Amino acid sequence: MVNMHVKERFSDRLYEGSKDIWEQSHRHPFLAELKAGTLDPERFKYYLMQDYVYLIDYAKMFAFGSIKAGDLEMMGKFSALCDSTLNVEMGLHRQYAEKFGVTREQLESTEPSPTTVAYTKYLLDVAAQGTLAEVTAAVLPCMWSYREIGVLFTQDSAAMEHPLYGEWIRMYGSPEFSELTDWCIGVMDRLAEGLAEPELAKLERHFLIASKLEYMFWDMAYRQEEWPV
Ligand SMILES: Cc1ncc(C[n+]2csc(CCO)c2C)c(N)n1
Repeated sequence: MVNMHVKERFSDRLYEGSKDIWEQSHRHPFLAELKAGTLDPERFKYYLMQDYVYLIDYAKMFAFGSIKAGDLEMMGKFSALCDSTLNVEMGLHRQYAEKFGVTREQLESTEPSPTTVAYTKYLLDVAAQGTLAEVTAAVLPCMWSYREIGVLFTQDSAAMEHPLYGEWIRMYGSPEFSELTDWCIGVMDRLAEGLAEPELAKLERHFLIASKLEYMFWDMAYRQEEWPV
């Protein structure tokens, strides 16, 4: 018999290492209630406002990816991701904010909560100091975990048609968004090829920390976290 050795992709290793944390996010009351359509709109509004300021820094993260890209295709894709964050994703947040009576100025001047600061500053530190592989490992949980949520939630037609949360669910469950995520996973695998174990472990650490911060972001929104002093 031919020895069929199936090579494990680095992204499989990343996924395995963070699966538990992602599952805990899916079970978190914020997401469970969002899916059931029972989430208090005030909690969602808080999430949108924090997410808006989060996404400003997140878009910068893609801009750093573009700067660090080794070829024009990669450079173009990271700029496309930056554009889609600023215009598609943040565009939906602006629409939602209007429904909640929140102006664009209010959105942009939202004071980041402790958890938002922790997440965005962690990302930007990786962006400033890390390699392109590190930038990719740090941004990947954000895209990939939202794709999982989108795909999971769009299987529930009531959730997808919900008057308040349906649009949010349809965006993250869309094929376009899924393609972007697949592209990012592919980039991670390509960039990890040939790297020595200590480098791979460093990438895995970024992925794990970003996954934990994703969990913390849901929890922060549910609690409507404030600065203690
Ligand atoms: C805390 C937080 N984490 C992840 C996302 C999702 N997200 C951010 S950028 C991007 C890719 C292209 O826009 C995606 C899917 C979010 N909105 N907020």
